[in-house]
Parts: sequence; C-alpha cells; structure tokens
Amino acid sequence: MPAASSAPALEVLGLTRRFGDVTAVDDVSFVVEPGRLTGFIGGNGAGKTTTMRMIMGILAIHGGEVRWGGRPITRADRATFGYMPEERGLYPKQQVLDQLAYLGQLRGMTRRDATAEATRMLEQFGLGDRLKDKLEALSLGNQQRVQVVASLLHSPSALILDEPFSGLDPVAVDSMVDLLRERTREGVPVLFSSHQLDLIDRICDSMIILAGGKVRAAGTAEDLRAAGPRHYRITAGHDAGWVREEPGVDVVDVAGATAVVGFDDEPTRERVVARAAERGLAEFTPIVPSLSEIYREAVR
Ligand SMILES: Nc1ncnc2c1ncn2[C@@H]1O[C@H](COP(=O)(O)OP(=O)(O)OP(=O)(O)O)[C@@H](O)[C@H]1O
Repeated sequence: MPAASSAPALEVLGLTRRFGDVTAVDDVSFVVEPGRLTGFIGGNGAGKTTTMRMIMGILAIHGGEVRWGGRPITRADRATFGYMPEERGLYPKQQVLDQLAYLGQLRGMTRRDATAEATRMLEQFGLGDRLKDKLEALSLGNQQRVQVVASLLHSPSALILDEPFSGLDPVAVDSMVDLLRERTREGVPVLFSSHQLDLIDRICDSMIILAGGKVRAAGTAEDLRAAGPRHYRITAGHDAGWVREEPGVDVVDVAGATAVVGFDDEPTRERVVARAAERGLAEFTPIVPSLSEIYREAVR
C-alpha cells in the first residue's frame, strides 16, 4: 500500500557506472516510492549491487544522479538510510546483542534504546535465545537475520538491502517480510535485490527488472501485470490441438481439451473463439501473468 504522500521517494536518474570497458550500469532510471516494497530483480552480473553501492555513495557515479525527496541526495541523507551490503560486515567474534547495541549507538541511538529495539526485533525473528551468542556461532541464515536487524535498528528513512532473502528458510523469509512491511507501513521506501523468482510474486509491490546493466521493465505489480503478455485458456471439444493450425496464434501449451494461447490481434481472438464455439466451448479465460513470468519475458 502506498503510504502518506509526505514521505520522500528515492529516485535514480540516468545512473551509469563503468569498470574499464564494461558498462556495468547503463543509464538506469527508476523510482522507489515511499511505502512500497520494491524488488530490484536481475540475474548474476545484471548490475544490482553496483547500482545500490552508487545509491549509498560507496562507489563513484560516472553519470546521472540519485535524488531523495526531489533534490540531489546528500551524505547526511544517506546516513539516515539502512543498508545491508552484499559483503555483510558484522563482527563474527562479538556477541549478537552487544554489537547491535554498539551499531545503534553509532547511528545516534542511546544504548538503552538500541538494546531494547534490537531485542524486540531479534525476538520477532526467533532469535530471542541467541542474544548473548557470538555471531559466528549462528547458522548462516540466522547471521543474515542479525544483519537485517542491524540495517533496521535506527528507524531508517529508506532501506537498501542487497539480497536480504538469499539463504533464508521459508519461515525466516516470512519474518523478514513482516519486518519490512512494518517499515513500508510507516512510509519508508524499501529497495531489495533478488534473483529468487519464486519469492517476488509474493513479496513485491513494485519491481524493477534489470538485465545487462539496463532497466528492462519497471512499475507497480498491477501495472506490470496489466502490461504483461496476455494469454488465454481455451477448453473446447476433446483435443485442443486444432489451435496449432490457426494463423496468428501463439500456442504456449496444449493438454487434452485445454490450450493456453496468445493472439496476434483482436480479429484473431474473435475468430478463434468462434472456432472454439463450433467445437463446444467450455472455457475461455484470460490468464493474469505472474511477476516471474513477466520477468522471464522482459529478459528474453
Ligand atoms: N569492482 C569491480 N571491478 C570490475 N568489474 C566489476 C566490479 N564490480 C562489478 N563489476 C562488474 O559489473 C557487472 C555488474 O555487477 P554487479 O555485482 O553489480 O551485478 P549484480 O546484479 O549485483 O549481480 P549478482 O546477483 O551476481 O550479485 C558485472 O559484470 C561485474 O563483473
């Protein structure tokens, strides 16, 4: 759900970054709206991490700019963000709660507040009994949960999370989504990168699809679904194989009496429905594409 319009949006305009001859991020523009869980989706090497590092000011920008609340972002703005870097970066040998309290203090919280907030979040993540353990004693998935708590602790004004769901079991994914939704309800823009297509349908309010350093598609889940490839399910007669003979029909699948097809144009659709009616039409339904199907189509 979009939140209060007073919350700022994070904008990326024509962002570009080269490494030698390789343009890793090529004129990338998108908006992360307040209160939206926005998935930054792309395969290995698509440019997600590089873009996030430029947003956070860790990597020099070769072209374009990052804007926050309608003006160029400043170092002070970035200090209010929560960032979970790909390389993570907590101390393995330090106790979980101690290091979160310390990080909270670095971010301007009192030790008491940081300890209370970290305890609350760790409990929500099922780690209430691990507060005194060293980080390295936790499983990798649990270490990841602690990393997320570290990025959320100081009530950040925006969240930039590099692969926060990778390596988490389904229960941990759900608690992570709950934690992030708490923030989006408060109007925080959240950008998270992922290449786990099985998760994005369930999680994303908006999506930015990146491939080869370029944005292939971007928008809200509803807009992308509406603009996505439109397929229909037709059930007629005993064998739907006849659709293969029809010109202008993109046959996705045929199984018994049912076919999944797309049409080149409206007249083709009307003609095929009429043919199906002659064979005893039992079903003709549009299929709403999933976000993962839209992703596959966009990067094809
Ligand atoms: N420091 C660097 N030096 C040289 N090339 C780099 C550097 N960082 C990234 N690249 C290149 O930039 C491209 C984009 O990499 P990036 O890590 O941003 O992709 P990604 O979408 O985050 O991929 P992954 O999902 O694998 O983490 C790749 O071709 C990568 O090899």
